[in-house]
Amino acid sequence: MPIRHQKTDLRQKARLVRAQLFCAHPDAPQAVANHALPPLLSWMAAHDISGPVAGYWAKGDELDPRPLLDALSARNIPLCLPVVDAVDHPLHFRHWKPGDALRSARFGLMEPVTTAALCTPAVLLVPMLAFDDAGFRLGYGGGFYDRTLAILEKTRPILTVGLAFSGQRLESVPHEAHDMPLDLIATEAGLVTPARFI
Ligand SMILES: Nc1nc2c(c(=O)[nH]1)N(C=O)[C@@H](CNc1ccc(C(=O)N[C@@H](CCC(=O)O)C(=O)O)cc1)CN2
Ligand SMILES: Nc1ncnc2c1ncn2[C@@H]1O[C@H](COP(=O)(O)OP(=O)(O)OP(=O)(O)O)[C@@H](O)[C@H]1O
Repeated sequence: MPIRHQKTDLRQKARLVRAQLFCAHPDAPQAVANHALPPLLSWMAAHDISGPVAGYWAKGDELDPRPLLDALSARNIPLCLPVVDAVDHPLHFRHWKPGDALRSARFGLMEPVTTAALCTPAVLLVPMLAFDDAGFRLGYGGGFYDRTLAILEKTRPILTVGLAFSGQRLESVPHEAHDMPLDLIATEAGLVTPARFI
């Protein structure tokens, strides 16, 4: 079966699995924040980077990154959220911090208001349907994160941190040439560290 079709099949299954995990693990967002914060801060210190960190505004049963965003904001690390300009385009990012206004956008997403300044993130927190130990990830299929990373990586070091329930792990996620593996995945049960993360 072509990889594109394998992914479509897996997406349907992964949606059901994630919906169950969301109900079963109400404490996961805080646990994920606790696991993700130390390696994220060390990577930033090692690269002499002070931000910004791009979060996301969780939709439905995605792992809610707010406890992690709150912890980063409390350390004065600038934050931003993604903005979808158009299908088949890379994402843009606008500055945002906890408490700032959001606007409803396409796909049922919440985005920063259009007057918020554009920004270029150094760290990307990435939502997902599923992941594997090599860092490959299954998203909704828009290709937004891969397209965005391919551009951001050209000019500066960038850290990608996937946030997920541990039960979203698959033995192997089918991947294509454009799929960019995550550097690190934080789950409520601990970190998954693909071999290349130092
Ligand atoms: N919370 C969140 N924000 C995000 C993403 C994400 O996965 N989650 N993205 C990750 O790339 C980007 C936006 N891409 C997205 C693409 C599709 C859907 C989505 O829910 N699609 C629905 C159809 C919704 C509709 O048509 O109204 C679906 O596939 O069922 C969401 C985000 C940037 N922001
Ligand atoms: N770097 C890129 N440049 C151009 N097109 C790309 C790039 N990366 C992905 N795409 C396009 O996006 C499509 C969907 O990619 P994929 O199935 O990997 O999405 P996904 O990672 O699940 O989605 P998302 O990142 O939005 O959560 C691909 O078939 C491809 O056409």
